[in-house]
Amino acid sequence: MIYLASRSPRRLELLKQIGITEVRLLLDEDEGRAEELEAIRPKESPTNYVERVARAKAEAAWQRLQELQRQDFLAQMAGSPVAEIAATTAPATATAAGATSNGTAASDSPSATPATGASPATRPAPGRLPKGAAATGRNWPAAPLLAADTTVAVGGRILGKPTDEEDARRILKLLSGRSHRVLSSVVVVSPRGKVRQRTQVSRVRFRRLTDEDITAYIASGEPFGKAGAYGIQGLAARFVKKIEGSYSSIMGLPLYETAALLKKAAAPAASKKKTSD
Ligand SMILES: Cc1cn([C@H]2C[C@H](O)[C@@H](COP(=O)(O)OP(=O)(O)OP(=O)(O)O)O2)c(=O)[nH]c1=O
Repeated sequence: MIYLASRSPRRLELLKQIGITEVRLLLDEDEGRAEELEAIRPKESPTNYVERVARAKAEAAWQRLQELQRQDFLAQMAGSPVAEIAATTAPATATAAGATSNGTAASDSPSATPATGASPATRPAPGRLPKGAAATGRNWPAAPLLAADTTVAVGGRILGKPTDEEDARRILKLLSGRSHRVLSSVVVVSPRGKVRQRTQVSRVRFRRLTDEDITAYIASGEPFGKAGAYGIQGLAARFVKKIEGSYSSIMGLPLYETAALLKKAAAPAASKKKTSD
């Protein structure tokens, strides 16, 4: 079982493709917050952008999960002395580490710190759970959490989701007859709070698009909600002359990297010693 911090139906579909069918969605009800964190910062490179956003999605979701698990645990322990101790324990903060990458390079850092042993600023202060007691209840079991972000770039220019038809037209004109990059960054937080991230970069070449192509494509509605205003898995396949990289990554989730990260996050305690998780 994994927690998925994503509204993207493509990501859910892609996870199923690699046999991950037990998926629990962990969504932020405040969509405005997502928009805020997806805003491009001045001088931010496409790689920095996609990695920052993926990490921010994962960290926000992990904090929500921690709180849900804590509440769940308290509800189950209601009335017991354990509940009193746990009630004074602040939720921990996921620690992002080793969160850099380029191309398909892995960015796992063996020095990453589990959230439960975090820095003084994030360490649960007044109380600790008794040894052996997991701060999770039946309803929110311990499981890896996954978040991702996909963006399209032409040179250093980041092309996000189109805001309206005019924006979609502008983006598609930019992509017409040239190559662009699609960057997908995936973040997996282990049940103990260790953050691992990988970023995959693909190159896509579009044929030259006529005004009619663009108008018809926009009318199909497909550009909306997608980075770069297109979906390779849909009608835009007609525009794609060549890809170098990973098809699943262009669609929104690099499956090779995702499978590797999930394997690490689920590694049993014995092998965890070697990887410091
Ligand atoms: C380039 C490309 C992007 N996309 C999609 C994948 C992503 O869903 C979307 C990029 O937006 P994201 O912000 O990465 O994801 P999202 O907003 O859809 O979902 P969430 O933030 O909740 O995880 O673009 C395609 O479906 N096909 C494509 O060919």
